[in-house]
Amino acid sequence: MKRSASPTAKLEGAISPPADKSVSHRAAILNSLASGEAVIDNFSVGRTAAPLASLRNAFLLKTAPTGTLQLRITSPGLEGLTEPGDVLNAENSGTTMRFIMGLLASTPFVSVVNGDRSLRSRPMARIVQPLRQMGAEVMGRGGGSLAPLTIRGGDLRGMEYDMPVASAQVKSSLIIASLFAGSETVLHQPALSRDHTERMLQAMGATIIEDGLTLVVKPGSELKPLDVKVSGDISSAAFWLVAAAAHPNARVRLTNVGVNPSRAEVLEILKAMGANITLENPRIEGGEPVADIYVESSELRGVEIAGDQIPIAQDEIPVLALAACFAQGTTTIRDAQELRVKESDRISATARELNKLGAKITELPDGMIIEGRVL
Ligand SMILES: O=C(O)C1=C[C@@H](OP(=O)(O)O)[C@@H](O)[C@H](O)C1
Ligand SMILES: C=C(OP(=O)(O)O)C(=O)O
Repeated sequence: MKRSASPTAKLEGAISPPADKSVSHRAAILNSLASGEAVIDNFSVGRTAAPLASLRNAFLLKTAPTGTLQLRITSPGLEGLTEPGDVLNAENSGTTMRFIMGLLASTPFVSVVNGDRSLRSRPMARIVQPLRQMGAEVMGRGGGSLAPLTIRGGDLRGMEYDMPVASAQVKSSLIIASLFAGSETVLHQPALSRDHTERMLQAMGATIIEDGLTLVVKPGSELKPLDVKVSGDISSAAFWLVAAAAHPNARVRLTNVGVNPSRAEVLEILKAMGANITLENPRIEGGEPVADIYVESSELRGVEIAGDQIPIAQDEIPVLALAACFAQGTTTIRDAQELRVKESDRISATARELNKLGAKITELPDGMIIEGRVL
């Protein structure tokens, strides 16, 4: 049956978006590297953060949900982890698989990491090749480029490495491995990607020196468990930002949202599109910038989104494409080919599904051209 939706006359209120998935991943995995106990408040219950909890049985981690969204994590530290008795299942989560591989690269035992059909088709050479260069033994389908992956870690050596892709998952995997290597590692990033890992590890006592796009990881510092209060997810907030900006009669406040600039480029892009967005009550919580975001009805115009903006806005590109449908003029998105190797091909899925609703989006190999004011 065909149904039509009619727009609400007014969009008004305050919303606290769900917990940040990226920060939740880091809070669980990075705390498993340190010996002791940490409490994570407002842990993400989203599908891609879920495998972290199921991985606990594989190691000696004890994770106890002490409240609906609170997790107490007790770890023996990296040295205390033992060989898993079964295949580790990262399910649908690229972040889990890539982070866990970085961790396992320093363990002396054999582990097998698998995932669902989507994850088994995603590129893993980007972590396998540099982890091998550091001394880990890794095998997988397609010459080690596809999961399931088998890894025997060991005595890693530091390296100097030019990252071919600006990926926070790859960067984090290599940083984790570098913490336990015999010498320092220098990572050159092609562009900035989200830096939650660097911030959290520094707060735990790790030595990571940032010089522009170069990161120097010095192994040997003692890591201390860190209690983390996870802020709201800017990726979830983005849907309300776009809804309010595109609505003719809207006033919405999003409370307690992570606005780390290496993650929140969506705010800058929406502002450049003409969105009336104000950051209120900016603060730093656990090393991460957090704010309330006020947004109201706006006259949106088309923009060009490309280059260094993409890695720091890539999870929000689909909803930015929707915003562009309500904007005056054309929006062009380029340099976004990485979106095709996410949990889904986000370029074709966005163009296909929005076009079904009447949008005019032309797919490009690395982006989209979106005609405004057609919906
Ligand atoms: O590190 C992370 O938590 C993530 C990094 C991003 O991927 P990249 O590795 O391509 O930066 C992002 O798309 C993903 O949803 C989560
Ligand atoms: C969305 C992603 O992260 P994850 O698979 O961990 O959810 C991604 O890697 O595209």
